[in-house]
Amino acid sequence: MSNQIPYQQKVKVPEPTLRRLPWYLSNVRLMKKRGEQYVSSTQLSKETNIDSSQIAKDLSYVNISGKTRVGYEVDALISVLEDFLGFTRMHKAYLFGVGSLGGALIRDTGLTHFGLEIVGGFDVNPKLVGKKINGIPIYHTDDFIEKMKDSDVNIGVLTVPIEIAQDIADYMVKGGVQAIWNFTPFRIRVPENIVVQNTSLYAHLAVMFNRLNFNK
Ligand SMILES: NC(=O)c1ccc[n+]([C@@H]2O[C@H](COP(=O)([O-])OP(=O)(O)OC[C@H]3O[C@@H](n4cnc5c(N)ncnc54)[C@H](O)[C@@H]3O)[C@@H](O)[C@H]2O)c1
Repeated sequence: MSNQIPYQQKVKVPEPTLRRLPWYLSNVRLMKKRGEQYVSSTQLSKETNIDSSQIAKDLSYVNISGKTRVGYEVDALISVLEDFLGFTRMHKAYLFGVGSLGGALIRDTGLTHFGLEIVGGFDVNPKLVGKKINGIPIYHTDDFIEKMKDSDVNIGVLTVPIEIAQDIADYMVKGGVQAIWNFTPFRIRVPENIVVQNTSLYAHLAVMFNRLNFNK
């Protein structure tokens, strides 16, 4: 039933729930590895340290029902979560800025387990252009618009120096990307219909340092 509207598009799921669901998925996958067949929200609560009523509420957005006492069937929960989160459909992306961070993201095979496949990188460094990293080709930035014409890529990953973040974001949009995963600290401005996800490892680091000092 390929023309059916995915469940997640019918209900606007709160962002915190969307951030917790992949976490549940990783833990349920771990339980499967341990050979468990059923998982309850109480068990998941122990693994994730999230309140079991919160877990039950989060899972109520997902089209699955648990059995009294035993909980959710592990295999079913994994496949429903993967499907709901869009991890079963591979989303293709181009990455701009194959430097220290961009290169690491291109090398990260784990992204495909979460539905993201980086199919090409763009850079201006002659030492990189024309090379491949883990089989993924690196093109010159100037070739992007042409490459977009015969591709099914709709996501751009932004790992360029902060000074050119906005220019490259504009360029990605011009080429036709519909979503930008922005790792630069620059708050890029895009047209309303473009999805932007800002991600910073350092923001989490600041929280850790602050809590560390607090515990002293
Ligand atoms: N969100 C995070 O947690 C996080 C972590 C590390 C870095 N960053 C950010 O990511 C960005 C990259 O950081 P880095 O340490 O990898 O820097 P880097 O200097 O190692 O890499 C930047 C790359 O961009 C390339 N580049 C320059 N102009 C370009 C263009 N016009 N088109 C395409 N590529 C171009 C460079 O050649 C280089 O390969 C910075 O904005 C940095 O602040 C964010």
